[in-house]
Amino acid sequence: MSQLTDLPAWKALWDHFEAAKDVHMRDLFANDPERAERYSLEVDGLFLDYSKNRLADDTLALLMELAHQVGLPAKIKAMFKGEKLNTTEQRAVLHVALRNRTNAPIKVDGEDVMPKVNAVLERMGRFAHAVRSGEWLGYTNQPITDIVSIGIGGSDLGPLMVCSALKPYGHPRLNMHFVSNVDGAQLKETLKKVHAETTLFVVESKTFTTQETLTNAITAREWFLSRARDEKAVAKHFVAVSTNKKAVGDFGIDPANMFEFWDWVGGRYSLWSAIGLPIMLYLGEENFSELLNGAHIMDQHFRNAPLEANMPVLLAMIGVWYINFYGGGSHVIAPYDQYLHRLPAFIQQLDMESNGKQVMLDGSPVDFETAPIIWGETGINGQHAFFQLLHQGTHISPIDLIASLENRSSLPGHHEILLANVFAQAEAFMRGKTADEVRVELAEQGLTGEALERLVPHKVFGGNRPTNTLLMTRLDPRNLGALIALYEHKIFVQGVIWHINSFDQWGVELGKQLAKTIHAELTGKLVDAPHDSSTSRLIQLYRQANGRA
Ligand SMILES: O=P(O)(O)OC[C@H]1O[C@](O)(CO)[C@@H](O)[C@@H]1O
Repeated sequence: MSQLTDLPAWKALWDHFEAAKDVHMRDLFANDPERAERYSLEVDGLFLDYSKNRLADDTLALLMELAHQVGLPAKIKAMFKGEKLNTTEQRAVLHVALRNRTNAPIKVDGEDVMPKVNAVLERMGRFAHAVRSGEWLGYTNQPITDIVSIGIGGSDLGPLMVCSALKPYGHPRLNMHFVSNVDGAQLKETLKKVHAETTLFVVESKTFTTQETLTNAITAREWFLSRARDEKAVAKHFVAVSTNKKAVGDFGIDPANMFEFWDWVGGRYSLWSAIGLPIMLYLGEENFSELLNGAHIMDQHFRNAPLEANMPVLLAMIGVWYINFYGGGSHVIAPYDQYLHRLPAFIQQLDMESNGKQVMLDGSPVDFETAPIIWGETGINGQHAFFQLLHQGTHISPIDLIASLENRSSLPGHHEILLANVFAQAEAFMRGKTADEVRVELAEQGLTGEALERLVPHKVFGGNRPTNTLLMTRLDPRNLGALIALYEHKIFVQGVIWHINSFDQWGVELGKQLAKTIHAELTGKLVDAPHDSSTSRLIQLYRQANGRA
Protein backbone atom coordinates (compact mmCIF):
# COMPACT_ATOMS: atom_id res chain seq x y z
CA MET A 1 0.00 0.00 0.00
CA SER A 2 1.31 3.44 -0.84
CA GLN A 3 2.25 5.14 2.36
CA LEU A 4 0.44 8.38 2.96
CA THR A 5 3.57 9.98 4.33
CA ASP A 6 5.53 9.08 1.17
CA LEU A 7 3.09 10.80 -1.17
CA PRO A 8 4.46 13.89 -2.94
CA ALA A 9 1.44 15.98 -1.88
CA TRP A 10 1.95 15.03 1.77
CA LYS A 11 5.56 16.13 1.61
CA ALA A 12 4.63 19.29 -0.26
CA LEU A 13 2.02 20.04 2.41
CA TRP A 14 4.71 19.81 5.09
CA ASP A 15 6.93 22.26 3.20
CA HIS A 16 3.95 24.52 2.74
CA PHE A 17 3.05 24.21 6.41
CA GLU A 18 6.54 25.29 7.48
CA ALA A 19 6.26 28.36 5.30
CA ALA A 20 2.63 29.25 6.01
CA LYS A 21 1.90 28.08 9.54
CA ASP A 22 2.14 31.49 11.17
CA VAL A 23 -0.03 33.33 8.70
CA HIS A 24 -2.83 35.22 10.45
CA MET A 25 -6.37 35.07 9.12
CA ARG A 26 -6.66 38.81 9.67
CA ASP A 27 -4.07 39.26 6.94
CA LEU A 28 -5.70 36.71 4.69
CA PHE A 29 -8.96 38.66 4.91
CA ALA A 30 -7.24 42.03 4.52
CA ASN A 31 -5.46 40.87 1.37
CA ASP A 32 -8.49 39.32 -0.30
CA PRO A 33 -11.78 41.21 -0.17
CA GLU A 34 -13.50 38.29 -1.89
CA ARG A 35 -12.30 35.66 0.54
CA ALA A 36 -15.71 35.07 2.13
CA GLU A 37 -17.33 34.64 -1.24
CA ARG A 38 -14.61 32.41 -2.64
CA TYR A 39 -14.38 30.27 0.48
CA SER A 40 -18.02 29.38 0.84
CA LEU A 41 -20.53 27.19 -0.91
CA GLU A 42 -24.14 26.17 -0.77
CA VAL A 43 -25.78 22.78 -1.24
CA ASP A 44 -29.55 23.00 -1.27
CA GLY A 45 -30.53 24.56 2.09
CA LEU A 46 -27.06 24.29 3.61
CA PHE A 47 -24.49 27.06 3.45
CA LEU A 48 -20.86 26.57 4.49
CA ASP A 49 -18.48 29.44 5.16
CA TYR A 50 -14.98 28.00 5.51
CA SER A 51 -13.18 31.30 5.03
CA LYS A 52 -12.20 31.57 8.69
CA ASN A 53 -9.56 28.88 8.44
CA ARG A 54 -5.79 29.13 8.31
CA LEU A 55 -5.50 28.39 4.66
CA ALA A 56 -5.02 30.03 1.31
CA ASP A 57 -5.44 28.95 -2.29
CA ASP A 58 -2.13 27.07 -2.34
CA THR A 59 -3.07 25.19 0.86
CA LEU A 60 -6.37 24.10 -0.62
CA ALA A 61 -4.76 23.12 -3.91
CA LEU A 62 -2.26 20.90 -2.09
CA LEU A 63 -4.96 19.35 0.10
CA MET A 64 -6.99 18.52 -3.00
CA GLU A 65 -3.89 17.12 -4.65
CA LEU A 66 -3.43 14.87 -1.64
CA ALA A 67 -7.04 13.70 -1.98
CA HIS A 68 -6.36 12.82 -5.62
CA GLN A 69 -3.10 11.05 -4.80
CA VAL A 70 -4.78 8.78 -2.25
CA GLY A 71 -7.38 7.91 -4.89
CA LEU A 72 -10.39 9.54 -3.24
CA PRO A 73 -12.55 9.82 -6.41
CA ALA A 74 -12.22 6.07 -7.00
CA LYS A 75 -13.08 5.32 -3.37
CA ILE A 76 -16.21 7.47 -3.56
CA LYS A 77 -17.28 5.52 -6.64
CA ALA A 78 -16.47 2.24 -4.90
CA MET A 79 -18.71 3.10 -1.94
CA PHE A 80 -21.68 3.97 -4.15
CA LYS A 81 -21.09 0.79 -6.18
CA GLY A 82 -21.38 -1.37 -3.08
CA GLU A 83 -17.76 -2.56 -2.93
CA LYS A 84 -16.74 -4.20 0.32
CA LEU A 85 -14.85 -1.28 1.80
CA ASN A 86 -15.25 -2.69 5.30
CA THR A 87 -12.44 -5.13 4.70
CA THR A 88 -12.12 -6.62 8.19
CA GLU A 89 -15.75 -7.73 8.12
CA GLN A 90 -16.01 -8.18 4.35
CA ARG A 91 -19.02 -5.87 4.16
CA ALA A 92 -20.21 -3.23 1.75
CA VAL A 93 -20.85 0.23 3.15
CA LEU A 94 -24.17 1.23 1.75
CA HIS A 95 -26.06 3.65 3.93
CA VAL A 96 -26.36 5.66 0.70
CA ALA A 97 -28.63 2.90 -0.70
CA LEU A 98 -31.11 3.60 2.10
CA ARG A 99 -31.69 7.08 0.73
CA ASN A 100 -31.22 6.30 -2.94
CA ARG A 101 -34.24 8.25 -4.14
CA THR A 102 -33.57 7.59 -7.84
CA ASN A 103 -33.91 3.86 -7.18
CA ALA A 104 -31.04 3.17 -9.58
CA PRO A 105 -29.90 -0.39 -8.80
CA ILE A 106 -27.18 -0.79 -6.17
CA LYS A 107 -25.76 -4.26 -5.97
CA VAL A 108 -24.26 -6.27 -3.15
CA ASP A 109 -22.90 -9.66 -4.23
CA GLY A 110 -24.73 -9.26 -7.51
CA GLU A 111 -28.14 -8.57 -5.90
CA ASP A 112 -29.85 -5.22 -6.32
CA VAL A 113 -30.67 -4.16 -2.76
CA MET A 114 -33.18 -1.47 -3.72
CA PRO A 115 -36.29 -3.70 -3.82
CA LYS A 116 -35.74 -4.88 -0.24
CA VAL A 117 -34.83 -1.38 0.95
CA ASN A 118 -38.09 -0.09 -0.49
CA ALA A 119 -40.12 -3.00 0.83
CA VAL A 120 -38.99 -2.34 4.42
CA LEU A 121 -39.57 1.37 3.98
CA GLU A 122 -43.13 0.68 2.85
CA ARG A 123 -43.76 -1.64 5.79
CA MET A 124 -42.41 0.98 8.16
CA GLY A 125 -44.70 3.51 6.52
CA ARG A 126 -47.78 1.31 6.95
CA PHE A 127 -46.94 0.60 10.57
CA ALA A 128 -46.19 4.24 11.34
CA HIS A 129 -49.46 5.27 9.75
CA ALA A 130 -51.39 2.74 11.85
CA VAL A 131 -49.79 3.94 15.09
CA ARG A 132 -50.07 7.63 14.27
CA SER A 133 -53.65 7.45 13.06
CA GLY A 134 -54.74 5.53 16.13
CA GLU A 135 -55.68 2.39 14.17
CA TRP A 136 -53.00 0.40 16.01
CA LEU A 137 -54.54 -0.32 19.37
CA GLY A 138 -52.99 -1.60 22.55
CA TYR A 139 -54.31 -4.53 24.58
CA THR A 140 -57.06 -2.40 26.11
CA ASN A 141 -58.02 -1.03 22.69
CA GLN A 142 -56.53 2.36 23.26
CA PRO A 143 -54.24 4.15 20.79
CA ILE A 144 -50.53 4.44 21.50
CA THR A 145 -49.45 7.62 23.28
CA ASP A 146 -45.85 6.79 24.25
CA ILE A 147 -43.00 5.22 22.33
CA VAL A 148 -40.03 3.86 24.24
CA SER A 149 -37.04 3.22 22.01
CA ILE A 150 -34.57 0.80 23.59
CA GLY A 151 -31.13 0.70 21.98
CA ILE A 152 -27.60 2.00 22.44
CA GLY A 153 -24.86 3.63 20.36
CA GLY A 154 -25.83 3.73 16.72
CA SER A 155 -29.14 2.11 17.58
CA ASP A 156 -30.04 5.03 19.81
CA LEU A 157 -28.13 8.21 19.07
CA GLY A 158 -29.42 8.78 15.54
CA PRO A 159 -33.14 8.39 16.30
CA LEU A 160 -32.73 10.31 19.55
CA MET A 161 -30.89 13.18 17.89
CA VAL A 162 -33.30 13.42 14.95
CA CYS A 163 -36.45 13.21 17.11
CA SER A 164 -35.06 15.94 19.38
CA ALA A 165 -34.01 18.08 16.44
CA LEU A 166 -37.37 17.85 14.70
CA LYS A 167 -39.64 18.05 17.73
CA PRO A 168 -41.81 20.75 16.16
CA TYR A 169 -42.70 18.19 13.46
CA GLY A 170 -43.59 15.50 15.98
CA HIS A 171 -47.03 13.92 16.34
CA PRO A 172 -48.91 15.78 19.10
CA ARG A 173 -50.25 12.57 20.68
CA LEU A 174 -46.90 10.77 20.79
CA ASN A 175 -44.34 11.19 23.54
CA MET A 176 -40.90 9.85 22.68
CA HIS A 177 -38.61 8.21 25.23
CA PHE A 178 -35.14 6.80 24.64
CA VAL A 179 -33.53 4.26 26.93
CA SER A 180 -29.90 3.32 26.29
CA ASN A 181 -28.18 3.07 29.66
CA VAL A 182 -28.12 -0.28 31.41
CA ASP A 183 -28.13 1.71 34.64
CA GLY A 184 -31.67 0.81 35.67
CA ALA A 185 -32.28 4.41 36.64
CA GLN A 186 -33.01 5.42 33.07
CA LEU A 187 -35.57 2.71 32.39
CA LYS A 188 -37.11 3.10 35.83
CA GLU A 189 -37.61 6.84 35.40
CA THR A 190 -39.03 6.28 31.91
CA LEU A 191 -41.48 3.62 33.05
CA LYS A 192 -42.77 6.01 35.73
CA LYS A 193 -43.96 8.28 32.93
CA VAL A 194 -45.81 5.75 30.77
CA HIS A 195 -48.76 3.36 30.95
CA ALA A 196 -48.52 -0.22 29.70
CA GLU A 197 -51.86 0.02 27.84
CA THR A 198 -50.70 2.89 25.64
CA THR A 199 -46.96 2.30 25.27
CA LEU A 200 -45.11 0.85 22.30
CA PHE A 201 -41.58 -0.46 22.90
CA VAL A 202 -39.24 -0.43 19.91
CA VAL A 203 -36.25 -2.64 20.63
CA GLU A 204 -33.42 -1.55 18.36
CA SER A 205 -30.28 -3.60 17.94
CA LYS A 206 -28.35 -4.49 14.81
CA THR A 207 -26.93 -7.65 16.37
CA PHE A 208 -29.65 -8.26 18.97
CA THR A 209 -26.90 -9.47 21.27
CA THR A 210 -26.03 -6.17 22.98
CA GLN A 211 -26.21 -6.74 26.71
CA GLU A 212 -27.41 -3.26 27.63
CA THR A 213 -30.27 -3.33 25.13
CA LEU A 214 -31.38 -6.88 25.86
CA THR A 215 -31.30 -6.28 29.62
CA ASN A 216 -33.45 -3.18 29.25
CA ALA A 217 -35.79 -4.96 26.84
CA ILE A 218 -36.25 -7.92 29.21
CA THR A 219 -37.00 -5.63 32.13
CA ALA A 220 -39.41 -3.61 30.01
CA ARG A 221 -41.22 -6.78 28.97
CA GLU A 222 -41.46 -8.00 32.58
CA TRP A 223 -42.84 -4.61 33.60
CA PHE A 224 -45.33 -4.77 30.74
CA LEU A 225 -46.45 -8.33 31.50
CA SER A 226 -46.86 -7.56 35.18
CA ARG A 227 -49.56 -5.14 34.06
CA ALA A 228 -51.05 -6.73 30.95
CA ARG A 229 -50.94 -10.26 32.39
CA ASP A 230 -51.27 -11.73 28.91
CA GLU A 231 -48.37 -12.98 26.76
CA LYS A 232 -50.42 -12.33 23.63
CA ALA A 233 -50.52 -8.61 24.44
CA VAL A 234 -46.76 -8.41 23.85
CA ALA A 235 -47.33 -8.47 20.08
CA LYS A 236 -49.23 -5.19 20.28
CA HIS A 237 -46.63 -3.44 22.37
CA PHE A 238 -43.20 -4.72 21.32
CA VAL A 239 -41.56 -4.43 17.93
CA ALA A 240 -37.94 -5.08 17.07
CA VAL A 241 -35.50 -3.63 14.58
CA SER A 242 -32.54 -5.83 13.77
CA THR A 243 -30.47 -7.74 11.23
CA ASN A 244 -30.78 -10.87 13.39
CA LYS A 245 -34.18 -12.53 12.87
CA LYS A 246 -33.31 -15.60 14.93
CA ALA A 247 -32.25 -13.64 18.02
CA VAL A 248 -35.41 -11.52 17.78
CA GLY A 249 -37.52 -14.70 17.70
CA ASP A 250 -35.57 -16.22 20.59
CA PHE A 251 -36.18 -13.08 22.59
CA GLY A 252 -39.90 -13.57 22.14
CA ILE A 253 -40.80 -10.90 19.64
CA ASP A 254 -42.88 -12.21 16.77
CA PRO A 255 -40.80 -11.93 13.54
CA ALA A 256 -43.94 -10.39 12.02
CA ASN A 257 -43.23 -7.49 14.35
CA MET A 258 -39.63 -7.18 13.23
CA PHE A 259 -38.30 -4.57 10.84
CA GLU A 260 -35.20 -5.73 9.07
CA PHE A 261 -31.98 -4.12 7.94
CA TRP A 262 -28.73 -5.58 6.67
CA ASP A 263 -25.10 -6.04 7.58
CA TRP A 264 -24.01 -3.48 4.99
CA VAL A 265 -25.55 -0.76 7.16
CA GLY A 266 -23.10 0.29 9.88
CA GLY A 267 -24.65 0.91 13.31
CA ARG A 268 -23.67 4.56 13.44
CA TYR A 269 -24.90 5.04 9.85
CA SER A 270 -28.22 3.30 10.42
CA LEU A 271 -30.77 6.00 11.21
CA TRP A 272 -31.87 5.90 7.56
CA SER A 273 -32.77 2.22 7.87
CA ALA A 274 -35.45 0.55 9.99
CA ILE A 275 -33.44 1.86 12.97
CA GLY A 276 -35.17 5.11 12.00
CA LEU A 277 -38.55 3.59 12.93
CA PRO A 278 -38.93 5.79 16.03
CA ILE A 279 -38.24 8.78 13.78
CA MET A 280 -40.91 7.70 11.31
CA LEU A 281 -43.39 7.00 14.08
CA TYR A 282 -42.86 10.44 15.54
CA LEU A 283 -42.49 12.52 12.37
CA GLY A 284 -44.55 10.52 9.89
CA GLU A 285 -43.69 8.95 6.59
CA GLU A 286 -43.51 12.20 4.66
CA ASN A 287 -41.06 13.87 6.97
CA PHE A 288 -38.95 10.71 7.09
CA SER A 289 -38.90 10.79 3.29
CA GLU A 290 -37.78 14.40 3.41
CA LEU A 291 -34.94 13.41 5.74
CA LEU A 292 -33.89 10.80 3.17
CA ASN A 293 -34.29 13.33 0.36
CA GLY A 294 -31.96 15.77 2.10
CA ALA A 295 -29.35 13.06 2.59
CA HIS A 296 -29.74 12.01 -1.04
CA ILE A 297 -29.10 15.57 -2.22
CA MET A 298 -25.87 15.58 -0.22
CA ASP A 299 -24.99 12.13 -1.58
CA GLN A 300 -25.41 13.35 -5.14
CA HIS A 301 -23.34 16.43 -4.42
CA PHE A 302 -20.62 14.30 -2.81
CA ARG A 303 -20.60 11.91 -5.73
CA ASN A 304 -20.60 14.46 -8.52
CA ALA A 305 -19.10 17.76 -7.42
CA PRO A 306 -15.40 18.32 -8.15
CA LEU A 307 -13.28 17.83 -5.05
CA GLU A 308 -12.47 21.52 -4.66
CA ALA A 309 -16.18 22.45 -4.63
CA ASN A 310 -17.35 19.45 -2.66
CA MET A 311 -18.67 20.29 0.79
CA PRO A 312 -17.81 17.02 2.60
CA VAL A 313 -14.40 16.90 0.91
CA LEU A 314 -13.63 20.48 1.90
CA LEU A 315 -14.60 19.92 5.52
CA ALA A 316 -12.58 16.70 5.61
CA MET A 317 -9.44 18.14 4.06
CA ILE A 318 -9.57 21.25 6.23
CA GLY A 319 -9.80 18.86 9.18
CA VAL A 320 -6.78 16.91 7.90
CA TRP A 321 -4.84 20.17 7.68
CA TYR A 322 -5.32 20.84 11.39
CA ILE A 323 -5.15 17.27 12.67
CA ASN A 324 -2.06 16.17 10.79
CA PHE A 325 -0.12 19.39 10.35
CA TYR A 326 -1.07 21.72 13.20
CA GLY A 327 -1.52 18.81 15.59
CA GLY A 328 -5.04 19.93 16.49
CA GLY A 329 -6.31 16.79 18.14
CA SER A 330 -9.82 17.92 18.97
CA HIS A 331 -12.78 19.27 17.09
CA VAL A 332 -15.76 21.05 18.56
CA ILE A 333 -19.35 20.73 17.38
CA ALA A 334 -21.27 23.77 18.57
CA PRO A 335 -24.88 23.93 17.40
CA TYR A 336 -26.56 27.25 18.09
CA ASP A 337 -29.92 25.57 18.27
CA GLN A 338 -31.48 23.98 21.31
CA TYR A 339 -33.21 21.38 19.15
CA LEU A 340 -29.77 20.19 18.02
CA HIS A 341 -28.48 19.66 21.53
CA ARG A 342 -27.80 15.94 20.87
CA LEU A 343 -25.91 16.60 17.64
CA PRO A 344 -22.46 16.72 19.33
CA ALA A 345 -23.05 13.30 20.91
CA PHE A 346 -24.26 11.87 17.60
CA ILE A 347 -21.27 13.18 15.64
CA GLN A 348 -18.96 12.09 18.42
CA GLN A 349 -19.91 8.45 17.84
CA LEU A 350 -20.02 8.85 14.08
CA ASP A 351 -16.50 10.24 13.90
CA MET A 352 -14.66 8.66 16.82
CA GLU A 353 -16.02 5.14 16.37
CA SER A 354 -15.35 5.36 12.62
CA ASN A 355 -11.91 6.91 12.51
CA GLY A 356 -10.49 6.26 15.97
CA LYS A 357 -8.06 3.77 14.48
CA GLN A 358 -4.35 3.11 14.82
CA VAL A 359 -3.64 0.75 11.93
CA MET A 360 -4.10 1.14 8.21
CA LEU A 361 -6.10 -1.18 5.97
CA ASP A 362 -3.10 -3.48 5.55
CA GLY A 363 -2.64 -3.73 9.32
CA SER A 364 0.46 -1.60 9.52
CA PRO A 365 0.53 1.08 12.21
CA VAL A 366 -0.22 4.67 11.28
CA ASP A 367 2.53 7.19 11.88
CA PHE A 368 0.23 10.19 11.86
CA GLU A 369 -2.81 11.28 13.84
CA THR A 370 -6.25 9.96 12.92
CA ALA A 371 -9.69 11.01 14.27
CA PRO A 372 -9.77 14.05 16.50
CA ILE A 373 -11.56 14.02 19.81
CA ILE A 374 -15.03 15.26 19.01
CA TRP A 375 -16.82 17.14 21.72
CA GLY A 376 -19.28 19.93 22.08
CA GLU A 377 -22.43 21.39 23.46
CA THR A 378 -24.95 23.96 22.32
CA GLY A 379 -22.78 26.91 21.36
CA ILE A 380 -24.44 29.49 23.51
CA ASN A 381 -24.03 27.34 26.63
CA GLY A 382 -20.48 26.49 25.60
CA GLN A 383 -19.70 30.21 25.47
CA HIS A 384 -20.32 30.37 29.20
CA ALA A 385 -18.40 27.20 29.94
CA PHE A 386 -15.50 26.08 27.76
CA PHE A 387 -15.12 28.80 25.12
CA GLN A 388 -12.55 30.49 27.39
CA LEU A 389 -10.13 27.68 26.55
CA LEU A 390 -11.02 27.87 22.88
CA HIS A 391 -10.23 31.59 22.82
CA GLN A 392 -7.22 31.82 25.09
CA GLY A 393 -6.11 28.27 25.94
CA THR A 394 -3.07 26.57 24.49
CA HIS A 395 -4.89 24.12 22.21
CA ILE A 396 -6.08 24.73 18.70
CA SER A 397 -9.52 23.16 18.37
CA PRO A 398 -11.35 23.87 15.15
CA ILE A 399 -15.02 24.55 15.76
CA ASP A 400 -18.10 23.96 13.64
CA LEU A 401 -20.68 26.63 14.44
CA ILE A 402 -24.08 25.41 13.25
CA ALA A 403 -27.24 27.50 13.11
CA SER A 404 -30.46 28.12 11.21
CA LEU A 405 -31.37 31.39 9.60
CA GLU A 406 -35.07 31.07 10.33
CA ASN A 407 -36.44 31.41 13.81
CA ARG A 408 -38.35 28.37 15.02
CA SER A 409 -38.91 29.17 18.64
CA SER A 410 -41.34 31.94 17.58
CA LEU A 411 -40.54 33.81 20.78
CA PRO A 412 -39.71 37.38 19.76
CA GLY A 413 -36.21 38.70 20.37
CA HIS A 414 -34.42 35.41 20.94
CA HIS A 415 -33.21 34.37 17.52
CA GLU A 416 -31.38 37.61 16.77
CA ILE A 417 -29.43 37.29 20.01
CA LEU A 418 -28.57 33.70 19.16
CA LEU A 419 -27.37 34.47 15.65
CA ALA A 420 -25.51 37.60 16.76
CA ASN A 421 -23.53 35.31 19.03
CA VAL A 422 -22.76 32.81 16.26
CA PHE A 423 -21.43 35.49 13.99
CA ALA A 424 -19.62 37.32 16.81
CA GLN A 425 -17.88 34.17 17.98
CA ALA A 426 -16.69 33.32 14.49
CA GLU A 427 -15.37 36.86 14.14
CA ALA A 428 -13.71 36.84 17.56
CA PHE A 429 -12.03 33.47 16.97
CA MET A 430 -10.66 34.74 13.69
CA ARG A 431 -9.69 38.30 14.57
CA GLY A 432 -8.78 38.13 18.23
CA LYS A 433 -7.78 41.34 19.95
CA THR A 434 -4.24 42.76 19.78
CA ALA A 435 -2.29 44.32 22.65
CA ASP A 436 -2.71 47.74 21.06
CA GLU A 437 -6.47 47.30 20.81
CA VAL A 438 -6.54 46.22 24.45
CA ARG A 439 -4.53 49.32 25.46
CA VAL A 440 -6.97 51.63 23.68
CA GLU A 441 -9.90 49.92 25.36
CA LEU A 442 -8.34 50.10 28.83
CA ALA A 443 -7.36 53.72 28.36
CA GLU A 444 -10.97 54.51 27.47
CA GLN A 445 -11.93 52.95 30.77
CA GLY A 446 -9.57 55.39 32.54
CA LEU A 447 -6.64 53.05 33.24
CA THR A 448 -3.10 54.27 32.76
CA GLY A 449 0.53 53.31 33.42
CA GLU A 450 1.39 50.13 35.27
CA ALA A 451 -2.21 49.32 36.16
CA LEU A 452 -3.04 49.30 32.48
CA GLU A 453 0.03 47.36 31.33
CA ARG A 454 -0.46 44.67 33.98
CA LEU A 455 -3.83 43.80 32.46
CA VAL A 456 -2.83 43.85 28.81
CA PRO A 457 -1.48 40.27 28.42
CA HIS A 458 -4.55 38.83 30.13
CA LYS A 459 -6.91 40.61 27.78
CA VAL A 460 -5.13 39.85 24.54
CA PHE A 461 -6.79 37.35 22.21
CA GLY A 462 -4.40 35.82 19.69
CA GLY A 463 -7.29 35.05 17.33
CA ASN A 464 -6.42 32.98 14.26
CA ARG A 465 -8.55 30.17 15.67
CA PRO A 466 -10.37 28.22 12.98
CA THR A 467 -14.12 27.93 12.60
CA ASN A 468 -16.50 26.64 9.95
CA THR A 469 -19.90 28.29 9.95
CA LEU A 470 -22.70 26.03 8.74
CA LEU A 471 -26.04 27.73 8.21
CA MET A 472 -29.27 26.00 7.37
CA THR A 473 -32.11 27.99 5.88
CA ARG A 474 -34.20 26.30 8.56
CA LEU A 475 -33.91 23.19 10.70
CA ASP A 476 -36.32 20.96 8.81
CA PRO A 477 -36.19 17.25 7.90
CA ARG A 478 -34.58 17.83 4.54
CA ASN A 479 -31.81 20.14 5.75
CA LEU A 480 -31.13 17.92 8.73
CA GLY A 481 -30.80 14.92 6.40
CA ALA A 482 -28.28 16.84 4.33
CA LEU A 483 -26.37 17.97 7.41
CA ILE A 484 -26.02 14.43 8.77
CA ALA A 485 -24.95 13.07 5.37
CA LEU A 486 -22.41 15.88 5.15
CA TYR A 487 -20.71 14.66 8.32
CA GLU A 488 -20.94 11.01 7.27
CA HIS A 489 -19.11 11.77 4.04
CA LYS A 490 -16.60 14.05 5.71
CA ILE A 491 -15.65 11.18 7.99
CA PHE A 492 -15.47 8.78 5.05
CA VAL A 493 -13.07 11.10 3.22
CA GLN A 494 -10.78 11.39 6.22
CA GLY A 495 -10.75 7.60 6.57
CA VAL A 496 -9.70 7.33 2.91
CA ILE A 497 -6.91 9.87 3.40
CA TRP A 498 -5.61 7.94 6.39
CA HIS A 499 -5.95 4.51 4.70
CA ILE A 500 -8.02 3.22 7.61
CA ASN A 501 -11.21 1.20 7.82
CA SER A 502 -13.86 3.65 9.00
CA PHE A 503 -16.52 0.96 9.19
CA ASP A 504 -15.42 -1.51 11.83
CA GLN A 505 -15.13 -0.91 15.60
CA TRP A 506 -12.99 -3.62 17.13
CA GLY A 507 -11.89 -1.20 19.81
CA VAL A 508 -15.18 -1.63 21.67
CA GLU A 509 -14.79 -5.40 22.07
CA LEU A 510 -12.17 -5.85 24.78
CA GLY A 511 -14.13 -4.03 27.45
CA LYS A 512 -17.26 -6.01 26.54
CA GLN A 513 -15.36 -9.32 26.94
CA LEU A 514 -13.81 -8.39 30.26
CA ALA A 515 -17.15 -7.12 31.57
CA LYS A 516 -18.65 -10.57 30.98
CA THR A 517 -16.08 -12.22 33.27
CA ILE A 518 -16.32 -9.51 35.90
CA HIS A 519 -20.12 -9.62 35.78
CA ALA A 520 -19.91 -13.34 36.56
CA GLU A 521 -17.68 -12.50 39.54
CA LEU A 522 -19.95 -9.73 40.80
CA THR A 523 -22.96 -12.02 40.64
CA GLY A 524 -21.16 -14.88 42.36
CA LYS A 525 -21.10 -17.19 39.34
CA LEU A 526 -17.34 -17.09 39.14
CA VAL A 527 -14.78 -16.74 41.88
CA ASP A 528 -11.48 -14.93 41.53
CA ALA A 529 -10.64 -14.77 37.86
CA PRO A 530 -7.07 -13.56 37.38
CA HIS A 531 -6.82 -9.77 37.35
CA ASP A 532 -4.30 -7.08 38.16
CA SER A 533 -4.36 -5.99 41.80
CA SER A 534 -6.30 -2.80 41.06
CA THR A 535 -9.16 -4.60 39.29
CA SER A 536 -9.28 -7.32 41.97
CA ARG A 537 -9.52 -4.67 44.66
CA LEU A 538 -12.35 -2.85 42.89
CA ILE A 539 -14.27 -6.14 42.60
CA GLN A 540 -13.61 -6.80 46.28
CA LEU A 541 -14.93 -3.36 47.22
CA TYR A 542 -18.15 -4.07 45.34
CA ARG A 543 -18.54 -7.41 47.08
CA GLN A 544 -18.01 -5.88 50.51
CA ALA A 545 -20.47 -3.06 49.83
CA ASN A 546 -23.09 -5.60 48.73
CA GLY A 547 -22.51 -8.17 51.44
CA ARG A 548 -20.84 -10.65 49.09
CA ALA A 549 -17.30 -10.55 50.50
O1 LIG B 1 -27.13 -2.25 17.41
P1 LIG B 1 -26.35 -3.08 18.34
O2 LIG B 1 -25.87 -4.35 17.72
O3 LIG B 1 -27.11 -3.32 19.62
O4 LIG B 1 -25.03 -2.27 18.72
C1 LIG B 1 -25.11 -1.02 19.35
C2 LIG B 1 -23.83 -0.26 19.26
O5 LIG B 1 -22.77 -0.98 19.87
C3 LIG B 1 -21.58 -0.83 19.11
O6 LIG B 1 -21.33 -2.02 18.49
C4 LIG B 1 -20.40 -0.43 19.93
O7 LIG B 1 -20.45 -0.80 21.24
C5 LIG B 1 -21.90 0.27 18.10
O8 LIG B 1 -21.12 0.23 16.99
C6 LIG B 1 -23.34 0.04 17.86
O9 LIG B 1 -23.94 1.14 17.28
